[in-house]
Amino acid sequence: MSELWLKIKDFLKERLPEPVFKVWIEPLSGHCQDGKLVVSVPNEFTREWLIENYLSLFKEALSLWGQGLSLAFVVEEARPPLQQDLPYEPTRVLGRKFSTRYTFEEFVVGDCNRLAYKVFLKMAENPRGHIIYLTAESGLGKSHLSQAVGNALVSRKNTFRVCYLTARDFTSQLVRALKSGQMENFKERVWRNCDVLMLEEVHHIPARDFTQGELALALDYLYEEEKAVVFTSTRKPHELSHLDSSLRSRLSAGMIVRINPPDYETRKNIIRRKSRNQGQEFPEEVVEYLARHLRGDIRQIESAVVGLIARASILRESVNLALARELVSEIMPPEGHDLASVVIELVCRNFKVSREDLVSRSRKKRISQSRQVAMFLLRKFTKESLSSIGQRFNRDHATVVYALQSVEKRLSSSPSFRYQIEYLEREITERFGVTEKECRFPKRLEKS
Ligand SMILES: Nc1ncnc2c1ncn2[C@@H]1O[C@H](COP(=O)(O)OP(=O)(O)OP(=O)(O)O)[C@@H](O)[C@H]1O
Repeated sequence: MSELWLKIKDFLKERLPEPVFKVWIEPLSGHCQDGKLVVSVPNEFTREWLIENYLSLFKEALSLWGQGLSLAFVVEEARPPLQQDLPYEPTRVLGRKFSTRYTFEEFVVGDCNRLAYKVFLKMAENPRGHIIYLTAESGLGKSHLSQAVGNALVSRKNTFRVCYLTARDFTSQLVRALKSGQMENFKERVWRNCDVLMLEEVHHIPARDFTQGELALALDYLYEEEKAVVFTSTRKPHELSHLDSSLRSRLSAGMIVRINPPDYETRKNIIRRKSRNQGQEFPEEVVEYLARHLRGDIRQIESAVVGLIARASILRESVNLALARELVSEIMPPEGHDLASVVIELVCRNFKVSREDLVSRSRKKRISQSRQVAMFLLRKFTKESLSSIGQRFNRDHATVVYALQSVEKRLSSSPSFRYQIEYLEREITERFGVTEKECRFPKRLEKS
């Protein structure tokens, strides 16, 4: 390789983001020939990409060290196709690299994620034939569990090959393969050569026919061959309305597993584990306080743990409740608002009504009874006055009083209704760590 080419590469390396350099520039070679710097590229698509995006940078480099030379990008003849697509190419993992932090041992198990954990653990023993669709809100462990399977498979003595991609990776590689006429190689690599395909964030599959069609074909092949497939998404298959129904049905061909937001006990265990990982054992009152107040995703818990340790170390204090309070007040939205909107959301979900229904003038039985329950729970769990609760639903204070009385009456006459309300109360208590004792109205109803 010519000295000039090495200089130019160094120049580009300094100016381009590392991943861009690694994918697009590092694999290239260059040499001088007949008054030209000839840069060999693997295919036409790369050539066009480089010209479109980095030509001026190449020219700038050439003006420094290669005055008088012109520039030519030449497509190599016999280069193994698509090798440059992937930043990592170890023998048994294609696509993205697994984080070594994401193991089964590091995954804290609780009621919210036990089923998913067991399903993935079983898959790691022998992936053959498993089709799993894992759904959860963001930051609740989808990638952690998927990569735990990947890590377990590659660390054992077996021959399983795993292809780990996001839906966006899949799409962009597919488009590249199509543009460069290398579809066969793409299929070889992603379908035929892998035993486990993990496709993350399938809600990002674009609403483009050909991508969906190719994915459907890939899945048919993989299912037929009893290979394992894992999909992850923040949405359930039936919610992916931009996808063709045939692809949706293929996505839901296997087991659909959900991870729920962590309950109070699991949050405590996660805080203990994450702080231990940072070499600290938090006092129990700090663990409980954080678990009660950090109700977002697990990323938020991780960042709070690290933030608390950093804060304590800067102030030369040990981790304590006062510091935890300070941190929580900075990162969490005001309590009342958050609690109220969750109460309303739970009521909507449970009684299958919308927020709009609740604030509407509708007197339909199902809607007005749901509205009454929302008022009852808000009164019980928040510090809001009767009139402020009324305002939430465009009603006055007297309507709220009536709602509270009606709910009380039904509670004593209908066991199934009581069961529903108790279920909602448990959900709120778990999510917020609010106990009966801490509620504004410990007894069923207090009038004001
Ligand atoms: N049960 C758990 N035990 C320990 N750590 C967890 C658990 N669940 C998630 N985490 C941690 O929380 C962080 C976020 O998890 P992860 O990236 O798997 O979420 P995700 O559901 O894939 O989110 P997104 O949809 O945003 O990609 C990671 O650092 C992960 O290790």
